[in-house]
Amino acid sequence: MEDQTELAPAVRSILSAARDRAAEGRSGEVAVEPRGLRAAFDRAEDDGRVPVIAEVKPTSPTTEGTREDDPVALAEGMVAGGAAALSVLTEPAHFGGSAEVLERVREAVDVPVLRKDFVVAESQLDAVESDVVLLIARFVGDDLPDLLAAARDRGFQVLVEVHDRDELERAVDAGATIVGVNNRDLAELVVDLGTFESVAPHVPDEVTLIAESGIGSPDDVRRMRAAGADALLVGSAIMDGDVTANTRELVRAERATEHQT
Ligand SMILES: O=C(O)c1ccccc1NCC(=O)[C@H](O)[C@H](O)COP(=O)(O)O
Repeated sequence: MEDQTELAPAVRSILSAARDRAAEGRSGEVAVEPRGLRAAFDRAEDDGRVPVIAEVKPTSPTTEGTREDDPVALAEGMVAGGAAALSVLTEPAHFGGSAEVLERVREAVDVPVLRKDFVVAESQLDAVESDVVLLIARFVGDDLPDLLAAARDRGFQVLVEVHDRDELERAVDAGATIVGVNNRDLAELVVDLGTFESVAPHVPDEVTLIAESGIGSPDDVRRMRAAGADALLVGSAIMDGDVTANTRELVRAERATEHQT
């Protein structure tokens, strides 16, 4: 793992909390029968929706306040708005998430659910079943191949998150087939959509490519799609207000008539 002093204080705190949770240990490995993420994206494309993973994100280090609504109702609203898949934060201390919430959301919807957390040790994989788990290349370092294998052994699909070309190379070398390029720099918590644009051309064609963070408008959606995104992961912009309307606006971004309004 990289030198922690390069990370924003909030991110250092997130990682320290993740290591504490990893040390708590779990009883028994989960065995997941996952809902296919690629198939969900294909279904969205087939009926003219931009594939969007809508994120249930009650709060975060870069958000003011906490959204207290029932996360299951929020998740159902996002699916009603056309989300191809959902992402649910399970990190409790900085994002207001929990494994229990993810379980309830996954029971309530029929789309794939990504578990959004900061996994740094194999034991964390057994906290809860989900269709997809996130591994952040920057945080897992040389453990990426082993964690990828451990997650797949349990049945998970794995989204490997990268922020630059070096991390992309490590992800591809480790055998990642779903890669997310995070526009949020976890050192300074600054968002720049140019990050995706600079990394995307180097992603092999066979990899499912997801643009993450900072996508706030239909223009942003079109920009990320033009740069090669198969799908988009959107949290804050959907959580801010009516989640169904917000999701709908983004998934319809490529419909000709929507451009004119
Ligand atoms: O969102 C944050 O404030 C944050 C801070 C520190 C580490 C990670 C953080 N976010 C994790 C994410 O990956 C985002 O929740 C996700 O990509 C959605 O981003 P956005 O649409 O910008 O809310």
